[in-house]
Amino acid sequence: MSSKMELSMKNNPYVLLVLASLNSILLFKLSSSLGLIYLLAVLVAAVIIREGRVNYGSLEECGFPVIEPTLCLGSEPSYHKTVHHLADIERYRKYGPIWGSYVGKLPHVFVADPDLIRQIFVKDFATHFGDRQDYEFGTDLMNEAIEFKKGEEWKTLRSFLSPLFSTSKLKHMSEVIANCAEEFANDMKAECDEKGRVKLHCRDHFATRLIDMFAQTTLGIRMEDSKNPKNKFAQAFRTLMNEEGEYNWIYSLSLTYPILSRFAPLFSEVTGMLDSTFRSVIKQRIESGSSSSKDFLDLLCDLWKRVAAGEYKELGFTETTVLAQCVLFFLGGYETTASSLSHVLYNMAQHPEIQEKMRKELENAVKNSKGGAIDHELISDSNIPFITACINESLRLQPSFYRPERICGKDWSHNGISIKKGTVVMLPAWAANRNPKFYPDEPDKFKPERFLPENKGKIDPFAFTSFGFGPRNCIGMRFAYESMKLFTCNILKQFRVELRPDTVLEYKGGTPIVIGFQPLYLDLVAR
Ligand code: HEM
Repeated sequence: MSSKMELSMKNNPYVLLVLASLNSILLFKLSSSLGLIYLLAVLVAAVIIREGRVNYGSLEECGFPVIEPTLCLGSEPSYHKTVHHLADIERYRKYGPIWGSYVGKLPHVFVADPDLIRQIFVKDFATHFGDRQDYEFGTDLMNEAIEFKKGEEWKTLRSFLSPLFSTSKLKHMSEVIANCAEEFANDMKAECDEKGRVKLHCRDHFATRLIDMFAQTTLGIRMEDSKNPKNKFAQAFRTLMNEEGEYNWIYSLSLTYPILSRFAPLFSEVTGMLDSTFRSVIKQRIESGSSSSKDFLDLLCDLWKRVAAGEYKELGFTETTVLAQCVLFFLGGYETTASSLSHVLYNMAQHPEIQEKMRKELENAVKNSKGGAIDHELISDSNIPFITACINESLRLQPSFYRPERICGKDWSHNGISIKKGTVVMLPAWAANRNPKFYPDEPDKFKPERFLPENKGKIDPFAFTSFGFGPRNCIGMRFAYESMKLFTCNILKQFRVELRPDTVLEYKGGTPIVIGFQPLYLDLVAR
C-alpha cells in the first residue's frame, strides 16, 4: 500500500469505523458476547470521534491555511505542552498573517494583519465581535468577572468600572504606587550582601509586591505579612493562576471534551478565602460609611448596594458578581504587570549600554524636577521618553497577555475574507508585534529607539497589540504603565541590573491567557 493511501486511511475515521465494525461481525461469529462488547466499544468510539470532529471543515471552507487537525483532538493534541506565543511566531512566518487551527473542537482564526485587526476589534466590534469565547473556571468568583462577561452584562460592568482609571483617579493611585515602588527598592537594598548584591527572583518578588500594591490602591488595606511571597493572600492568587503547576494532558483533552475539565483541580479553599476577605472589606466600608477618595472600593460598595436593591436583577448580578470584579482586578493586574516588569529588567540586564542610557535620562529628569521625587509628574512620557520607549519595546517583544480574542457572533466577511459564526478570532500578539513592515530593522531585537517620539509615527498602532484594541481593550493599561515606570525608575535609581550565571528565560507550555515562565533570576547590584 502506498504511503499516501496509508495516510488517508489513517486520517479517515469512517474507514476505521467500517473496518472495526467488520471486525466485530467476525468476532460475533466466533463468540456472541465478545462480539457485542466489541460492537459497543466501536459505537462509543464513533460518538467520541464524531463529537471531536463536529466543526472540522468549517475553517477550510473559508479558504485560509489551516493546521491539519488530528482524528478528533483538534490541530494541537499536545496543547498543554506547546509554548503558544512562540508557536504563533513560527506559524506567522510559515502561513502569513492569517491562519486557522482547531483548538480542541473549536475553530480558531489567527489574525496578525493590522487592517484586519482594526476591522475586527474596532469597526465591527458592535455588530460581530463584542464578546470573548465561553470560559468555565468551576467557580463563579472567576466566571462572573468582567473579562468573561458578554453583551449587556459586560457593557454595564465596563461602564461602571471605567471611571476608576480617569486621570484624576490615576494621579491619586499613583502616590500609593510610587510609595510601593520605593519601598520595594529600599527593601531589596536592605537585603544586599556585603558586596552590595541581591538575587532577584523576578516573578516571586514582583508578584508579591504587586498584589500588596493592588490591595492598597484598590481596597485601601495592606495584606498581613505583605512582603513575604508565602503570605496566604499572595499564595491564594498564585494558586488560582496555577503559577507553580504544570498543565497536563487532561487540559488538552478537555478542549475537545469540556466535561473533563471537572477533573481539573478545584480551588474551593482558595476562592472561599478570597470571597470572605473581600466580602468583609466591602461590608466594613459600607458600615463605616467612610469614603475619602471614591476609590475602587467605593465603586464596589456602590455596585454592592445596587445589587442588594435588585437594580441589576435582569442581568443576573449577585454579590458574587461584585466580588468577582475584585478578584479579576488583582489577577488581571498583578500577573500581567509582574511578567512585563520581569521582561523589562531582563532586557535591561541583556543590554547594559541601554540600561546606562536609561539611568542617565532618569538622573537628568530628577535633577530638573522640583522636588526630585520619582512621582507621577516625573515619569510623564515627555520627561523620560527613552525609559518609556524601553518599556514599550519590552511590551512589544514580550507581551504578557499573549492572545487577545473575540468570538464571531454572526457570519462575517470583509475584502474577500470570511469568518463563520462561532469561530474564535485570536490576535497572536507575539507574532503581530514582529510585523517586518513596521519593525523592518530586525523585528526580534530589542531596539527601544523604535518608540522614541520622532519614530513613533512609523508604526501602525494596530501593529503594537499588547493591550488589545477597541471598546474591550485592557481597562488597566494606564495603571500598568504607571506601575511599570515607577518600579523601573526606582530600581534604576538604586541598582544596576545584571545577568547571573543561572539566568535563563524559559517559557512554560500550555499556560492559558498570560505567558508563564520558569523562575527568572537576576542580580540587583547596589549603586
Ligand atoms: C502590563 C500589564 C498588562 C497587560 C500587558 C495587559 C493586557 C491586556 C490585554 C491584551 C487584554 C485583552 C484586551 C482585548 O481583548 O482587546 C486585557 C484585558 C483586561 N485587562 Fe489588562 N493588561 C495589563 C494590566 C492590567 C491591569 C493593571 C489591570 C487592572 C488594574 C487590567 C485589567 C484588565 C481587564 C479588567 C481586562 C478585561 C477588559 C474587558 O473585557 O472589558 N490589566 N489586558
